[in-house]
Amino acid sequence: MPAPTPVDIAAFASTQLDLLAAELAAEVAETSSLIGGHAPTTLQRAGVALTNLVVSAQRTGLGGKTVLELSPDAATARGDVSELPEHGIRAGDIVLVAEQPAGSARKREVRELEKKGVKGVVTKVGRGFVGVALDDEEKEDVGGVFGGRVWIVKLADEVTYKRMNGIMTKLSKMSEAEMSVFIRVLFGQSSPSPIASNLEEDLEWRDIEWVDPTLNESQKDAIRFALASKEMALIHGPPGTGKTHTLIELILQMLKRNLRVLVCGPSNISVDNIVERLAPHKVPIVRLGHPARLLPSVLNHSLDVLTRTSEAGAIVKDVRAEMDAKQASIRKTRTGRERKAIYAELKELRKEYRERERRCVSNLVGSSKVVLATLHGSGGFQLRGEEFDVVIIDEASQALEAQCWVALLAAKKAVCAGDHLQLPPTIKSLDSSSKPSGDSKVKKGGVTLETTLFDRLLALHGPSIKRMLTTQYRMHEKIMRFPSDVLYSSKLVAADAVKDRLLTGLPYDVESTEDTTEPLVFIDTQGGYFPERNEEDADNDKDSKGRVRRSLHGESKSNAMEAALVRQHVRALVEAGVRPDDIAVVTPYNAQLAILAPLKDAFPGIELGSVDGFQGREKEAVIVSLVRSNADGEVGFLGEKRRLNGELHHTPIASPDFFSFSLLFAPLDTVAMTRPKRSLTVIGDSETVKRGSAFLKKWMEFLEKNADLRYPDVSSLALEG
Ligand SMILES: Nc1ncnc2c1ncn2[C@@H]1O[C@H](COP(=O)(O)OP(=O)(O)OP(=O)(O)O)[C@@H](O)[C@H]1O
Repeated sequence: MPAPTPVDIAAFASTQLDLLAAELAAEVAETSSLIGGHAPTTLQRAGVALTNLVVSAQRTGLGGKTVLELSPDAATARGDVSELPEHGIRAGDIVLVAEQPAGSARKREVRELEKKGVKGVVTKVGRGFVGVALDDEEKEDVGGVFGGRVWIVKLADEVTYKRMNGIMTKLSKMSEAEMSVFIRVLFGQSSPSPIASNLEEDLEWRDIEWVDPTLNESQKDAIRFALASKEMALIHGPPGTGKTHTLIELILQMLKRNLRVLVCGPSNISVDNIVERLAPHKVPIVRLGHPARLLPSVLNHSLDVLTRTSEAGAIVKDVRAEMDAKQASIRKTRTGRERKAIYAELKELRKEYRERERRCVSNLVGSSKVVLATLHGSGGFQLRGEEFDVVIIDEASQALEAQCWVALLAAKKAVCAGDHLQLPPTIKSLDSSSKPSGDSKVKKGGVTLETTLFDRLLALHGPSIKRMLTTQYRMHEKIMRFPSDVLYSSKLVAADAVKDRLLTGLPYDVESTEDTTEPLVFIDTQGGYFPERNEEDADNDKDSKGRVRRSLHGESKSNAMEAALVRQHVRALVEAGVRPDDIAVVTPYNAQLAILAPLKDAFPGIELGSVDGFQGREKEAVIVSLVRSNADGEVGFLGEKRRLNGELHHTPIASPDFFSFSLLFAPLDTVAMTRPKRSLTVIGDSETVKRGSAFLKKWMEFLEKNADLRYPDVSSLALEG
């Protein structure tokens, strides 16, 4: 392997700083234009706000924070008072809680709104309430917030950027002496230290005592490689190949070797997934992070909870009790003055609480061999000064590189696991220099924020720094074939246990029908009977003067006939006995999702989603509605990429070797294609979709040849309404 071309670290960091600034600006601008330009009710419909709420409870949350519980205001609620309307606010979102503006006050500056409200993190979302942990204690007693009607609206998350900026600045100023071999290797200034080429025959690595001896060869190989590598190792885990399974064994093996490990991922869910699977092994672990954002099953390992329940935590307890009593007494106050006095006392108590908590935290963290946190969280005060032998980054291909560095600087070696052919991180900043097409990402010296650490290291050092997991334990062989051939050089092998399992093999009664005994179905709607519809006309939001605003759905497309086909197919599956919660319907268009929404009432438990694959990773049966169909063969996929970038949760893959990926369907393909276990049904117009890209053409041709090909009976759809 030739020596890598060294990267100038200061230049790298400065490029990252520029790119991050552009990205933050784009995010703030997007949020501002959304909030400033639309009425609260429109924002609610778009899923980014909740209106007409009142504070139904207030208490001290973990970390000493004030948590408000917000519920629908009975005075204004239509229908069921106890339930919130459909919304897209999720635990972990940064929101503003503020007095609800009058209906007529439409044009608002976000900064102005922020002054009037309080920022917080959504802690919990129930059917009838949303919990928000307030960030800014100084402003707790904002006029109106506690008494009157409030609304919440999602904001840009600036905190994450600040931390990445801090780390990049630190990197840019690093002196030669401060740079470890590890850092040099990551920038190609040194080559990775050589290791034996045949580890399975090498004395040191041959006879590893596996905690799970059923690991397959590619998994064992990856673990040996990650253990033996001195500075870094990449583990490429395509969907369902047991990437997490492998990481768990790797962590346990590292513990056996007495190494101190920091385990990180870009999202809380990625980290919790590991905590949940590590916990049964009874190793002492600590999970950092806002308890509000952690899975309930993980809370026992959460630093905040340990701080309360461990012996060391006893010193924190009494202050907390006192704070709780004070919080409770706020509701009974009559005057603003009384309230103010209580807030002043609370502030003092909180200070005390934090101080004690800090002491306790450093004891707990300092004595832990395995610490888990999000990449962002690993930069928190709790880990200041802590050093680790290894940092393991899961889902590294979904993280911004700057974010990875938050964790990397705490370690001497890195193991990154991910799948660079899956969804890349979300990027919003567009390059203004490329206008009018304006659709390329902000780029500096050939780098965009989409270039992940995983990509960069592969390009820098070549495939010898990577091991790939090749046996997949999820998909029927027929469902796996296309993604394996086009994405993974045909290297995937379906495990015996899954390669021919069908819906009829589910652990409950499913009747044998043509739908339940066929893993891959393509319902081809070609012929022009199922035209798409442009939603812009249907979903315009008019301002007070009747001028048309930009629709929140953009120019989203829908296809009512296709939706009827989806319904028909779901019905057929459910009638055969498949449970709705084993079925997911996926489509790239929000407008199509809106049309499909009634399926939730008809088949409670069914999952409807855009291509954001995070709701649930795998499903027994997945139905994909491709929507696009027009008589004149107008495709416009490529022309739409900007709009779609806004509409989709994830931007397309830009990996250079990925020539054939359609910009529209990259996320849809990789997520939708690899989620189903026993049944994948694709519904679309092959004629139209084929014109989208070489990749889509290949996919359509594959389906025509290999799937159970069906042409819909138009007359039967009348019944579906
Ligand atoms: N060696 C193995 N033998 C049997 N089953 C395995 C093996 N490795 C993994 N599995 C199973 O495969 C499934 C997928 O594993 P895991 O969740 O670790 O995969 P993953 O690649 O992390 O998944 P994802 O695609 O969601 O990232 C699990 O049900 C796991 O139990």
